[in-house]
Amino acid sequence: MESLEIGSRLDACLAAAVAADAGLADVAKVVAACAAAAIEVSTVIGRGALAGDLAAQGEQNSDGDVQKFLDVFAHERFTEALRGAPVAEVASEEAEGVMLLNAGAPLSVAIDPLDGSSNIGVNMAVGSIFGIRPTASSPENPLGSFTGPGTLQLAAGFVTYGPATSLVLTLGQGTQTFTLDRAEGGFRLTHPRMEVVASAKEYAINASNARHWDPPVKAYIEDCLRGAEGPLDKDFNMRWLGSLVSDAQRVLLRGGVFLYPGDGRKGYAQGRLRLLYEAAPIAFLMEQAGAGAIDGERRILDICATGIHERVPLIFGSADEVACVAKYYGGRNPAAGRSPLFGQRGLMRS
Ligand SMILES: O=P(O)(O)OC[C@H]1O[C@](O)(COP(=O)(O)O)[C@@H](O)[C@@H]1O
Ligand SMILES: [Mg+2]
Ligand SMILES: [Mg+2]
Repeated sequence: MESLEIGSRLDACLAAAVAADAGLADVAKVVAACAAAAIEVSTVIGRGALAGDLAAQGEQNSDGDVQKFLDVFAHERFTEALRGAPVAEVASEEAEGVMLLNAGAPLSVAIDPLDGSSNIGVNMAVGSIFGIRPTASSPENPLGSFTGPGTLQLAAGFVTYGPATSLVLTLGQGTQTFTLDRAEGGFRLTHPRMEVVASAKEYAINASNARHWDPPVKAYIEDCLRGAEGPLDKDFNMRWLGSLVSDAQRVLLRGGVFLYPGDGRKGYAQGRLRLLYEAAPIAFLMEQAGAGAIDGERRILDICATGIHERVPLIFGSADEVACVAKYYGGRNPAAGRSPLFGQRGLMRS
């Protein structure tokens, strides 16, 4: 796909990928189904309040979050589109158990149909995330399609419904971005080869949880806040959009690091983000763009889920910045040897 011209239609790009590797034929159909569902969701989001109360509250989902109208609408559009593709099973944030679609189909999909739910109804960016895996369940192992490591993913993508609607995609050969041409109702290639800069000066974290963070995260953010006067030797900017896909989109385009660590709040020992349909697809896209994704100590793509809604601490972004955070987790941070500064009572230190 990297060799395709900017402006090429998504279907032409998928056809070219299949021509180069016939093994991608089913994957391409699933990506096309996700793209079709995303266009339907984008149309509704684009109408805003004219489409009704998109934030209207309904039932609780598997994670205890109250579902909003748009969460349910997106879940229905995506699962309906996937029913028409070679998909056997779907693990969705908005369904308690694995959904069985087409028995015997070769592929299975983990989806977060609507990411960034707190942004619904306030005209801010939200998204959808998907990871495509080979079907591997059996009567003895009913979750088998989803319990392998993220390295088994054949493709992954996320859609951002922002000022523009874009689809960031990997089929395992680099990361590309397509932008929705609203006039013709289809995606076109706009970024054939995403490359995340190795080093940057921007971090994203929900700082309202600072008092609950573990020592490595406290130490890292404290050193970011010290800026050029601290051990990291540079001034940082901070951004937090409340929507993983939007933060990921920014990191892909201009670098930086995103952190949703585990913390001391009840139920947050593994953070907030889900391994199968948030962390693993984002990690695949990041790695394919030269960036990194870890849980602090382990590469996200090596982690196996034991349940479909399992959470995982997630740190991703520019390779050097992720490596730097890993040093804090390993006790090898730049300040560790400089006890007078590191030992000071700091902004984040109690
Ligand atoms: O409200 P918090 O704790 O800052 O969490 C924000 C994070 O939660 C999420 O909204 C979780 O995703 P969902 O909206 O799909 O549940 C992420 O998009 C975002 O990064
Ligand atoms: Mg989400
Ligand atoms: Mg969601």
